[in-house]
This record gives sequence, structure tokens and C-alpha cells, in this order.
Amino acid sequence: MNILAFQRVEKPVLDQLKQNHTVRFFKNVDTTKDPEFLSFLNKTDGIIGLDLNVDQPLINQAPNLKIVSNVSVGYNNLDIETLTKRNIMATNTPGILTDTVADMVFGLILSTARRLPELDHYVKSGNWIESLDSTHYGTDVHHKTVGIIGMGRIGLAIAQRAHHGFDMKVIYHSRTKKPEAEERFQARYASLDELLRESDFVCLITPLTKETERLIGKREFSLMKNSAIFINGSRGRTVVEEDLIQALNHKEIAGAGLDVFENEPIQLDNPLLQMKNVVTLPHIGSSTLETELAMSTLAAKNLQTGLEGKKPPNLINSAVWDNK
Ligand SMILES: NC(=O)C1=CN([C@@H]2O[C@H](COP(=O)(O)OP(=O)(O)OC[C@H]3O[C@@H](n4cnc5c(N)ncnc54)[C@H](O)[C@@H]3O)[C@@H](O)[C@H]2O)C=CC1
Ligand SMILES: O=C(O)C(=O)CO
Repeated sequence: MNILAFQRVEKPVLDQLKQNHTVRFFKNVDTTKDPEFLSFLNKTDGIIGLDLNVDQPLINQAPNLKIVSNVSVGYNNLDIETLTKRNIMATNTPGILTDTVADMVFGLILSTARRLPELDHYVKSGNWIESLDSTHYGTDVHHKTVGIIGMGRIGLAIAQRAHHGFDMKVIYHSRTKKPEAEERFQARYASLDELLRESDFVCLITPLTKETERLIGKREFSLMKNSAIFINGSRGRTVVEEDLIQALNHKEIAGAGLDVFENEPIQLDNPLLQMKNVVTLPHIGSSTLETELAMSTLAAKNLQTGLEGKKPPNLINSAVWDNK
């Protein structure tokens, strides 16, 4: 079979796939124009990769496509409706990255609150304790209130770290109440506005959907405490980035830790990159050696299973299977 691999599939997994299939790996190409990409797409049976925009025009140019296997849990890059209409399976990699992403969210919480990147720069620039004063001090994390928007797999893992590791008070907002969070972490359900008003750390970790797109904007930032730190590990478009910049400029909030941005890669003239109280990461929530390999391996298993005509373990659009 012809397999189109895109952007991020770990090498051992690619090598394994090459034993049974014709595999072409694409990276940094314009997927609407690149002639080699489009020519291979035309005979592709399966796609595996990260963040390929699988929209209607792309699907229309892939007449043999049977399965799209995302190397990610988020699947906002897939037009599920069109894929389902065409009976093309879509899969993702839930669960195996949960703890890694929650660790990264905590990394952002600690980095912003304790100003770790700034102080690292301070030391590497030849400074030490004698010139250090309260203008360099951060703020405590332990015993503070963390508000988690999106209490799913990753949200629960953030709550676990907050409750057990840092004695934090946990409040959350999600589509439904999560008894597990309330029992295990004494988390309290709150409306979005209550959560924004009460949290010292506001952590956004929902999927990007029609409902969550631009969920956090001017009004929401204005409800947050002036001392609040905003953390986004979800997708950049869940936030109105211009409003975040304004909220930081006007000191409506104290700082932000961001793994995701409206446009990725972030443009170098983005004001967020000039702000000392903002810690930025290049969308690496799940990117550890262990977890990236596990994600690629699971994505390849989904792909292979689907191509063999069996139900993949992480099928998103189960209607395709039910219609068989
Ligand atoms: N920065 C990174 O590298 C990574 C980012 N992510 C992002 O994190 C997201 C969540 O992943 P999981 O926890 O595994 O997913 P999940 O499906 O287990 O949890 C998502 C939670 O968000 C809630 N939710 C959905 N719509 C909502 C709304 N309108 N308001 C409030 N809550 C809402 C759901 O009820 C659910 O509890 C992914 O979809 C992805 O976008 C995931 C992995 C890595
Ligand atoms: O899994 C995801 O959704 C990511 O963002 C990449 O790991």
C-alpha cells in the first residue's frame, strides 16, 4: 500500500512501515501546491502524521484513501464529517501522552510563577545573588488555586499533580461534572466565569472545536485576577491572541505560559516574544523521547489495523465502521 507520512513520525516506526509498504515522508511542503506531494496523495491508501490539514480539497485529491492516522490526540486538523461521508477512517493517539503533557503544563506553571527562564538568563549573563532583589522574585505555586478548563484525561493528570504534589486547591470547568476529579482531588466544579475569577493559575486544556474556538478573549481576561497566570496547552485558536496581548499589556493578568499559538510557527514579530512575563514553547507538550515514540508506534498500529480491514483501536469516526 502507499503510505503518506507527514511531519512527525519517529524513524524506527517509519522504517518498520517501509518493510510492508511504499512510504513517502513529507515535511515543510505546501500541501496545496507541492507537485510531488499531490502526485503521491493521488495514489495514497493511508496517511500517518502530525498536523496535516486534511480538509475537503485534500480529501478530494485522495481517491484511494482509506485511513488517516493522526500522531496526536487532538484532531482539529481533520474534517471528520467529510472523511466519514467518504467512509475514510480517522484515528488518534489518546492516553499515552497524558502524563507527559500534564508535566509540561506544570513546567509552564513553575516557569512563569518562579520566572525560571528569566533567572536562567540572569545567571548566564554573569549575575548572582548580590544584585538580586525583590524585582526578580516570583510567586508561590503551592497552596494556590488552579482552575482547569477541560477536565478530560490531561486535565485530570494536571489536577493530580496540583492536588498531590503542590497542595493546591483545584477548581474545574468542563462540559460535564467529573465525579472522579471531585473524589480523587477534591476538585470543585465551577462555571467558566467563577473559575476565571477565583483561579491563580488558569489552565486551558480542551480540544479545539467550534465551541472552544476563541473561548478565552477580552471579557474572560477581564474577569481574571490581576495576579493570575494564564496557561494554554490546548490549541492556539481557543484563545483570542490579540486580547491576550492586550490583557498582558494592560496588566489585567500577571503572566502567561504558552505551548500553542494562533499561528504556528509563531511569527518573530509577535509581541508575546518580547514579554518577560510570558514563557513560550514550540508546541512540545508531548515531545519527550519516550512519548513521541509511543505515539508514532500507536499511530502505526492504528494505520496497519485499518489497512488490514480491521477496526483500529483508536477509531474516531466509528460511524464508518458501523456502516460496513
Ligand atoms: N500542547 C500539546 O502538545 C498537546 C495538546 N493537547 C490538547 O489537549 C486536548 C485535550 O486532550 P485530552 O485531555 O486527551 O482530551 P479529552 O477528550 O480527554 O479531554 C478534553 C476535555 O475537554 C472538555 N471540553 C470539551 N469542550 C469543552 C468546552 N466547550 N468547555 C469546557 N470543556 C470542554 C471535555 O469535556 C473533556 O473533559 C487535545 O484535544 C489537544 O488539543 C493534547 C496533547 C498535547
Ligand atoms: O497530541 C496532540 O494533540 C498534540 O498537540 C501533539 O502532541
